[in-house]
Amino acid sequence: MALENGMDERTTELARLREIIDTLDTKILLLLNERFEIALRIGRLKGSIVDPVREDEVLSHVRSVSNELLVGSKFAERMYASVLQRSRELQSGSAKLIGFQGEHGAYSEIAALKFIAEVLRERAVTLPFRTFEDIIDNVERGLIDYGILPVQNSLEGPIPSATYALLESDLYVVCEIVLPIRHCLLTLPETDPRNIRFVYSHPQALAQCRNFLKRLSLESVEYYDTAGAARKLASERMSNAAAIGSELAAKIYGLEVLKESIQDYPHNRTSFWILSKETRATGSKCAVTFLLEDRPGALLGVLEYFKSREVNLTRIVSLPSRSEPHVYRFFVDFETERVLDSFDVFVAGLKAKTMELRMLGLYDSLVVER
Ligand SMILES: O=C(O)C(=O)C[C@]1(C(=O)O)C=C[C@@H](O)C=C1
Repeated sequence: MALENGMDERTTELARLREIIDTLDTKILLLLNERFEIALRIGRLKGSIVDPVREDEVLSHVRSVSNELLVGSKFAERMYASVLQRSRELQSGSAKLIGFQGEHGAYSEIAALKFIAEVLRERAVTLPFRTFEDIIDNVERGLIDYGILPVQNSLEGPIPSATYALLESDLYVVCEIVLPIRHCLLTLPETDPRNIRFVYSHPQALAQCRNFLKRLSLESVEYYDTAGAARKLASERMSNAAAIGSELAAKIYGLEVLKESIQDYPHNRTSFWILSKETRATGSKCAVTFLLEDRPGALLGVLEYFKSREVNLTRIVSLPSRSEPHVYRFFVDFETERVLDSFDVFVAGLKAKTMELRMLGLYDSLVVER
């Protein structure tokens, strides 16, 4: 009996330690991934790829920080020789780089992956950035090829910070991705659902699942990012908590999807814009922005102009101009089908009815079903 108990204890301990190893391997690979992302960005900054002097520095650094008793300097050097080789391979490849805001597993990244698979159809890598402005700055400087920004959510409306960031840039909209937002309740694989008390996520995701959380008496904890909440849950092994995030975040951080599609409104969609330095010559939709004179009927005149040419508006949003008080800037998206043959004439006519008209871009829209 005592022997059997001893075996049980050993088996339990073995399983526990192996679980820790799995978690550590996930962390190591995520960190390696991050290192390769930085190497890709460095690749765009410098001319020739191989830098033997820097490689010597890297190798001597890893030798000096490796614990001689465990990792050992020889092992560290061998391992990093492979890492450097992979860095060089990636840098000399021709993959396009697409910046998104947030952490891996963010809905923006899912939209970017749809763009790659269904529109771009070539090798491309998604890179995380902290802010919309960082993305725009990197596209403008040619350090990445595209950026993706959320512009509108079907439940919450326009996302002004992204719109202003685009307005202050020299970039163009080249594609729209409309993505269904399916929030999932994510937990550690070992979590007993009965022990969950707290749910971490971005305030907007928590708000979109309010009724679900209330029904189960779960306490919301706000976090800056949905994917970041998933990563926190995984790295801190929080067994009394869950996160709201995407299925992709579950896959990346080794979490389990306890329940899918937990948002209160099933038709939650976000539209994302893909931005580029190059404008497209054609597209089924067009985005423009303009100011209007402060007089009665100014907006009506513009709407009548669209109506008279049977041009369908797909979005009209007004936001404070920011440069002057009480002045509003309009953001209008329209279908180009009716005016494609005389597009420049149509835009010139619109320009005459507005002030400071700016073309934000011609684009096609990809509506993702699942
Ligand atoms: O630091 C650089 O210049 C890089 O390109 C990065 C890196 C690396 O992965 O550390 C990759 C290839 C170079 O030969 C040297 C270093």
